[in-house]
Amino acid sequence: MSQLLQLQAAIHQLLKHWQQQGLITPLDRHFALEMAKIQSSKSDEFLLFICTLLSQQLSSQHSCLVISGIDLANPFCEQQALCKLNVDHQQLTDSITKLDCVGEPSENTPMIFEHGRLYLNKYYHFETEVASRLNQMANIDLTVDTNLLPAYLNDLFDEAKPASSQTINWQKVATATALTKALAVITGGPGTGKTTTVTKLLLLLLTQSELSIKLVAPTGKAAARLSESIKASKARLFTQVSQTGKPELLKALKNIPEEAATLHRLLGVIPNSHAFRHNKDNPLRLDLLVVDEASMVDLPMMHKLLNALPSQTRLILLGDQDQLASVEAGAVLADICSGLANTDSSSVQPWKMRYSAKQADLLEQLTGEATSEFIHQSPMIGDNLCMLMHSHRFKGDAGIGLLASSVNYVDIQGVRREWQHGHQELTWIEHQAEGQSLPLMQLSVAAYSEYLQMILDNQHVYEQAKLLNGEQGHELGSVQDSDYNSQRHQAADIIESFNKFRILCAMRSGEFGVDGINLAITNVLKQNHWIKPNQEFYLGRPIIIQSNDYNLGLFNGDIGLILQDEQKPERLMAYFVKADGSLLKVQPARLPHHDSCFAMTVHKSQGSEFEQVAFVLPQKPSNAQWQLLTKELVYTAITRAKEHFICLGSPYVFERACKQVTSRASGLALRLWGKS
Ligand SMILES: Nc1ncnc2c1ncn2[C@@H]1O[C@H](COP(=O)(O)OP(=O)(O)OP(=O)(O)O)[C@@H](O)[C@H]1O
Repeated sequence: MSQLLQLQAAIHQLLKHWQQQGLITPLDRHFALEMAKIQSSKSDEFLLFICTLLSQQLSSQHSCLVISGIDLANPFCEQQALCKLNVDHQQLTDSITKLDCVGEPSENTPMIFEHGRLYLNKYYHFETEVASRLNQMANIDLTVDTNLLPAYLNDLFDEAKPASSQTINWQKVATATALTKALAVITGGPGTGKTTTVTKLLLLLLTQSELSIKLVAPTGKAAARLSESIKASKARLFTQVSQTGKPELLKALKNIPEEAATLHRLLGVIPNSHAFRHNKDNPLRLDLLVVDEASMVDLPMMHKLLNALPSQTRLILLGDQDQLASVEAGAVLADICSGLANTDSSSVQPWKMRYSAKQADLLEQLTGEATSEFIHQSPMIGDNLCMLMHSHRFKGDAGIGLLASSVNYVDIQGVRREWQHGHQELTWIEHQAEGQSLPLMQLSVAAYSEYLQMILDNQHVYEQAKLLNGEQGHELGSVQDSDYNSQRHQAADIIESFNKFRILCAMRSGEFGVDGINLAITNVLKQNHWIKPNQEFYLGRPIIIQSNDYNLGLFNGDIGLILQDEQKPERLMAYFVKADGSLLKVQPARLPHHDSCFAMTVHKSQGSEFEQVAFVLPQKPSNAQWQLLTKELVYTAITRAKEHFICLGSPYVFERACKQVTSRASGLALRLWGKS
């Protein structure tokens, strides 16, 4: 088989070289070597090559290796190709399928080949089982009362109908969709009303029957936001529902659950195991599950979740399909939505709903909205989807919304227009020729000074209380009983203040990556006497947790602050606000793997929002960094900002990133939508 490949050195040497170059990970190399052992042909160059390439794809969050996508002249995208293939894609496919460790779907081989894609056996089963469960749930029609529901839907939605009522009220249609189907997927950008819609949906369902409902999100932060949004949405609905004079609606409104949990908590974590307590053999007990921020759910997690759902459970997925996909393999939400891509190039709408005639008719009966123009001959799972496209958060000429939408539609002229327009909400900072950006540092010091001032205030109050107690001859510990408690800022308030602003970096390493910016901000804050970073855990240090510690209840991505202990102010503790709003206090020495968090990656910021965001692009991206600078990354960074978006970069890097649209190799879209 070796004649298939043209190698400039021995394959084992090349594997080492690619790993040193950062083109493959140690795991990719290890995987290939282990596979070769199974095949008991340690020296088979082709096997090592194909296994390394497949593993590299999985490390890059693809679910499989698409054979037709391999660059035969330079499969590892080297600057100078040390490895080439001497065959065309068909011959390559034939060679792959002849390998002993590659089999057909029915075979129990380490790798599976199907439809031009090579999978690791495990991922093949994740993908096919997720597709099959989603398809099965999508086909479950629920009985609805077409006499009763239209009036309720009018009660809840007609007030919110846009003034130009020519436009379809998609929130109303989305609610009707979820009333009629066991699986409903409601997607849309920030502020398009996903939570408002789902709250109204739950309200209507609870008027019909009692249901066990659970709300979840992939991270603690996202779960806390979902909980807050549902509470706010219920409060807004209260007046509207009261005015209907229908007590059953008011009663149902009160019964809508407000607490959201993380997916891990719902499924029941087993310490030191990838398995969960709830699975196929021990399914969850619930009637309806709402999953927010579904774009963050990766393929293995979606597999575990669907496995743990009882057959009759309703599932509602909420999310923004345009955001960065999950940190691990797969882009499940984007694949689910992919069939709605508008193929009509004359249309400005990137998406178009796709209904069966039967579903369009039912939706029209329930909502009075003209959905028949979206009838499609092969709707596939289109009957279960609804996309909300109008943002109620970023109205009219709001810069953040306009910039986000230009980026999302890869409208580079639009991107330039919004930056040049002079929107108050947008600030551009050009990279200086050398060194850290002074304007970014000044701006960050100003933004972080609010929470740091609260910490200094607390220290002052404590010193005063100590003095007073000293004068009165009390023990130091008795400051707890003095005015100290009423005068100091609460830890939760300080954390809330810290969370108003965040620096989001496109990269992890380098001068303009998370590491470099954290260091620079720490130095500047120290010079300005806001912090004294002379010990590891200093007062005011923000911490981001980098691994899960189930015993402590701290999870990857949790963010907290080092503060004076509220009970014993003479010592420092790490404080975190959990998904349910409760405060968690941990001894710093016990913290799992963590970093400072004045700056964090855009990836880690998913599911969070901040009043102000400063987005930092690298100055001169390396080849490897360019791969990570994508439209989805920029869009996600912009949409984390509620009031002010600042970008440090160069127009060239910003625009080139916007033009790089991510696509993750997967067969899920094909399994859900067939050939469109
Ligand atoms: N139909 C509507 N008319 C007017 N305002 C609306 C409408 N729907 C939602 N809003 C308002 O828009 C804001 C965002 O709504 P909501 O939180 O439901 O959106 P979302 O898509 O869940 O947002 P996020 O992306 O933050 O999760 C809220 O203030 C809400 O009151």
